[in-house]
Amino acid sequence: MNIVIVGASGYSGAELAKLISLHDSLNLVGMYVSENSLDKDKALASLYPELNGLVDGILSPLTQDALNVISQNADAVCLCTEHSVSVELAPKFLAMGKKVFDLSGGFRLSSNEDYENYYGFKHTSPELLEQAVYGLVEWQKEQIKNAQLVAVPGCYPTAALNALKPLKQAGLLTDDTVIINAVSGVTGAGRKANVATHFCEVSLKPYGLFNHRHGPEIEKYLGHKVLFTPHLGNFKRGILETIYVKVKPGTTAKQIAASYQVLADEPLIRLLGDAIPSIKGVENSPFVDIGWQLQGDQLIVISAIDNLLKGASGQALQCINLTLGLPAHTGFQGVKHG
Ligand SMILES: NC(=O)C1=CN([C@@H]2O[C@H](COP(=O)(O)OP(=O)(O)OC[C@H]3O[C@@H](n4cnc5c(N)ncnc54)[C@H](OP(=O)(O)O)[C@@H]3O)[C@@H](O)[C@H]2O)C=CC1
Ligand SMILES: CC(=O)N[C@@H](CCC(=O)OP(=O)(O)O)C(=O)O
Repeated sequence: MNIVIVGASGYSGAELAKLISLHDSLNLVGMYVSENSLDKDKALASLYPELNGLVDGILSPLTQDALNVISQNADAVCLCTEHSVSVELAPKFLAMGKKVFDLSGGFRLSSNEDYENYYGFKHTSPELLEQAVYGLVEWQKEQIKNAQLVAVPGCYPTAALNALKPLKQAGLLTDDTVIINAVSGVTGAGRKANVATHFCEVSLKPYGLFNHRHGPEIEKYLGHKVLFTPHLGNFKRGILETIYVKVKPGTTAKQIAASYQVLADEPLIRLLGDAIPSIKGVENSPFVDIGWQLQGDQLIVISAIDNLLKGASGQALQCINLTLGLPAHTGFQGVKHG
């Protein structure tokens, strides 16, 4: 499959360029940035020296000529761009007959109203919201296989949904709101300079109280009320979520463990039981680590991922693999078959 990355100079784009370059069945045929980008015509490895010898390409401006080239040489386009940019670009590539894997939140929610409320813009292609398939790999394999437009899930929702869907599916949750406290490393905010993510300014701190866009995303794909509070932590990559769940009275530890068995054969999910996941355990790796402890009817679930791998580029690669008929974990170094 010939693949193009738009937004290749960003954190998720560069990570995806590396994964695609190392993959036996994928050719990276183009890496693009905006037309007037300060990084146009630079080698990606000049921005990320760790990619020297791994990714050779140059970052090209996304001009009309570039769109013509893409229409000729690509089978699929990965959009590692900001939400509103993805919403503008996806219809163009779909009209060319390309498969589109969008890492932004531009196609994850249901209606224009959601976009006005949580993203602050009017959706210009609301008809695509129904067509888009949510790329939560472990739960949507069949749908992803044939999708033309995949909405790759958000980083925080990936950690939360894999931790909570087994419990929901087993009918163990009460109607109480599930409380999710999450901490992310600073790469989660992207590469662009910003005072809030400046080295001297970052300090462990919550943000987005009651209105972060990942709250409705988690609720939509869990089918349950949540209260989601993200925090920015002073580390580079990784997400750790501590999730407070009221389970039905009388629920046993054995029932909780049994519910997680639905994920037991998934190569990128590691069920830790009563051991506690950490950022250190997942950074630079494509895994989701899930641990839990029960006391009475109060369950605490901890979920950890690398935001740029399972939370973005790694999950995008899993989706690409599925559309090629390959096992979802193909191309991740050192991951054993399930
Ligand atoms: N970082 C993370 O952990 C995660 C990010 N995401 C989502 O993935 C997307 C990318 O995130 P991230 O990698 O962090 O973002 P970055 O800010 O690091 O990178 C954005 C990229 O898009 C390029 N770009 C901006 N405008 C345009 C345009 N009009 N046309 C083409 N390229 C453009 C930028 O280059 P330039 O400005 O020089 O043109 C840059 O290459 C976002 O939607 C983000 O919300 C999802 C999950 C996790
Ligand atoms: C630390 C930080 O700022 N994180 C980002 C979320 C990561 C992300 O890019 O979210 P999407 O998956 O929805 O694109 C934020 O809270 O906006």
